[in-house]
Amino acid sequence: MSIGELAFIERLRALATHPAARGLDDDVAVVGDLVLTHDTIAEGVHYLPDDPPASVGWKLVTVNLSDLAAKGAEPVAALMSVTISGDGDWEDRFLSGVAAACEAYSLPLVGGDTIALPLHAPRVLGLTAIGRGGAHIPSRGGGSPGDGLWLVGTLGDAAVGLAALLADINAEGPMVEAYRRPVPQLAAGRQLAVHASAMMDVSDGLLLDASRLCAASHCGARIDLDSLPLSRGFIAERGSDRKARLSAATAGDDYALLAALPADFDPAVSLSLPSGTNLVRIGTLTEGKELTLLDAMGEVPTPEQLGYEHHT
Ligand SMILES: Nc1ncnc2c1ncn2[C@@H]1O[C@H](COP(=O)(O)OP(=O)(O)O)[C@@H](O)[C@H]1O
Ligand SMILES: Cc1ncc(C[n+]2csc(CCOP(=O)(O)OP(=O)(O)O)c2C)c(N)n1
Ligand SMILES: [Mg+2]
Repeated sequence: MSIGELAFIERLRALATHPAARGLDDDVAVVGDLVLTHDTIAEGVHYLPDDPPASVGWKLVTVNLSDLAAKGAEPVAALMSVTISGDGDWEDRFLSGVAAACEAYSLPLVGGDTIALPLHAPRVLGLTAIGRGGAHIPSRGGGSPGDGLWLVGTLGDAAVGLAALLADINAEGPMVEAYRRPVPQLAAGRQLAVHASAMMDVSDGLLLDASRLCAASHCGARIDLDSLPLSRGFIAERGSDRKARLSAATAGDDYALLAALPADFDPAVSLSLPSGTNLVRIGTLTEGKELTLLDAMGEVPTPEQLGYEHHT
């Protein structure tokens, strides 16, 4: 988030005083048992103009489903907002990606809005995802010192994929797929939400998002860099030394889940997550408000930039 965005959201807080808004401190709004979220993606900002249009449609749906996953909510319905700027073939292929993601995650598209922009204007695409929460819809703010910090997914893959595409527009492979086609962790989120004292998705970079969970929970955290889940593809590209781990921890576009769980609860033992789910403990919530990083060599200076920041 940029300074401008932060200042604007500060002003919005004066408007969004209804309890459903959760103080604008959460990933979602909660109206009764309905969980509501809206995220926008823009050409050149969240995806590349040359990305396959179907992958842009997939990304629009799944970045929003990732917010539902972080609250343990079941997808119920979606409303979509689309700008069209004179390329019907692009739009057809975009819609096929939207349809594929809606089908994959049982999210019926039930409405939205379309506006025409001048020819070739950069597209801005929005989606409201509505979900149904379970008995406990975790916020970012319920964590306490001693809770274990757990992560579902891997870190840094999408950033490696984006870097590959910026170097070579024809790059392909699993890292490029991670950038273009995020996978929302809905099944893991549903199971973790029952037990989580706090949960959120990691879209801006682990350290930045963890610092938000900590601030909302009035805690600090200790994170063990050596425990961070790195994929084989990430390690092949960047290695797994301290520098590589710090880059994975601050990259963004991961759409992983970050959960605070009671100290004595081990989800790897107590839950039956879908096979292939990558779940690891990465640290602990602490008293105070410091974010402390460690690895086998000792304490690691916290980087100045904790995650992805927009520049306006
Ligand atoms: N234009 C807006 N109108 C109302 N609420 C907004 C608007 N933009 C952002 N928010 C709210 O501000 C908070 C922070 O938004 P954002 O930075 O986009 O968070 P996230 O990373 O969860 O998408 C969220 O609660 C979001 O719902
Ligand atoms: C072309 C391109 N450049 C840079 C990025 C990296 N990036 C853009 S936005 C973002 C973070 C998430 O976006 P934001 O608008 O902050 O979403 P929100 O926090 O509202 O979910 C990241 C890592 C990207 N995905 N694509
Ligand atoms: Mg947002």
